[in-house]
Amino acid sequence: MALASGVRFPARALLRPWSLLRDTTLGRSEPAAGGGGGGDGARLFGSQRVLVEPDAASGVAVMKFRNPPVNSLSLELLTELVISLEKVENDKTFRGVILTSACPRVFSAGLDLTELCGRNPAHYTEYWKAVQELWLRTYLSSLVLVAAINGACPAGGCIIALACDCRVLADNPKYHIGLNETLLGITTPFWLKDTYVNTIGHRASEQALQLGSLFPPSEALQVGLVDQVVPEDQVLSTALSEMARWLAVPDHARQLTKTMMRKATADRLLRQRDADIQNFVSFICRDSIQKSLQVYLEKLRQRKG
Ligand SMILES: CCC/C=C/C(=O)SCCNC(=O)CCNC(=O)[C@H](O)C(C)(C)COP(=O)([O-])OP(=O)([O-])OC[C@H]1O[C@@H](n2cnc3c(N)ncnc32)[C@H](O)[C@@H]1OP(=O)([O-])[O-]
Repeated sequence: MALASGVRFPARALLRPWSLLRDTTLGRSEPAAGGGGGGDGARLFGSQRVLVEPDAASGVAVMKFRNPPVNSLSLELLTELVISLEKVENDKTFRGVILTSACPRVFSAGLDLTELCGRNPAHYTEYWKAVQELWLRTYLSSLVLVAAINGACPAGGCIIALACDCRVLADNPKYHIGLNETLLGITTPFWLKDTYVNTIGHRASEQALQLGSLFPPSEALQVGLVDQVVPEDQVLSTALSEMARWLAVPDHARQLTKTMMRKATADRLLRQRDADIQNFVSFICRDSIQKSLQVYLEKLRQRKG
């Protein structure tokens, strides 16, 4: 399937992309988890790893990642996220999406390191295309996207949050956010660097990217990486209030303005997607990089418990 941004998607998702979704009809299926009342807001659809709670009345869908234990961005999760976003985007009932986690304490642990270690170039190519696709799909979305960050948000988690229009982070000192790639011995691609610069400025990005800084909530707010820090139990309600503020603006004017602000950054990647993939694949295939990633993954495993 060639998606809006021109990328071909993994063959296994392409055969029947909608088969990844349990219920492709809005407003059908099971009742909402947590009981939140009747009406359209209580209907769910989604896929194995992405739960979507649409509220047709308000035009907002809450999209929850559920890839336990830490919502690492496996190829499957990336694919399901893109498909779910596309589905909501194509349904004119919706004007906004809140992205959040269904896994306790973690928004997303970022790229799935098992996808980056010990695989072959064809796999890395497919995987990186999916990473690019998710970023393009979120960054260029005509919907209002609000990140309700209810857990740790390193690396790829931060990438998703950065692509949103607004970020609300839970006030828990353990919930760090940032691009820590250098600590794994890898580098951030130029288009994510650009997004960082667009969000927190050049000097702060230069420092944070080189140091692989992960910011606790108060510092993330101070540097402008998030827009609000609120008590954990208020993350979703605050995200909904933020959403209402953004949706109060006429869509066409807001969308044109968003495009005007983001197009140059996205175009830089769109112009050189293949080169970016080749770059990534040759980088990740290096013995030294594979070794660093394996050491990092092993440390993560040992840290456990
Ligand atoms: C190229 C440039 C762009 C982007 C790059 C990236 O995103 S690179 C990504 C950079 N990301 C990071 O640097 C974040 C690394 N992760 C963390 O810092 C922490 O896991 C946490 C703070 C997210 C959650 O803490 P917590 O105490 O709640 O959880 P826990 O730590 O006990 O882990 C539970 C299980 O999950 C496993 N696992 C964890 N992460 C990953 C992963 N990304 N992948 C795969 N697996 C992962 C972990 O090994 C363990 O597995 P086990 O032993 O059960 O088989």
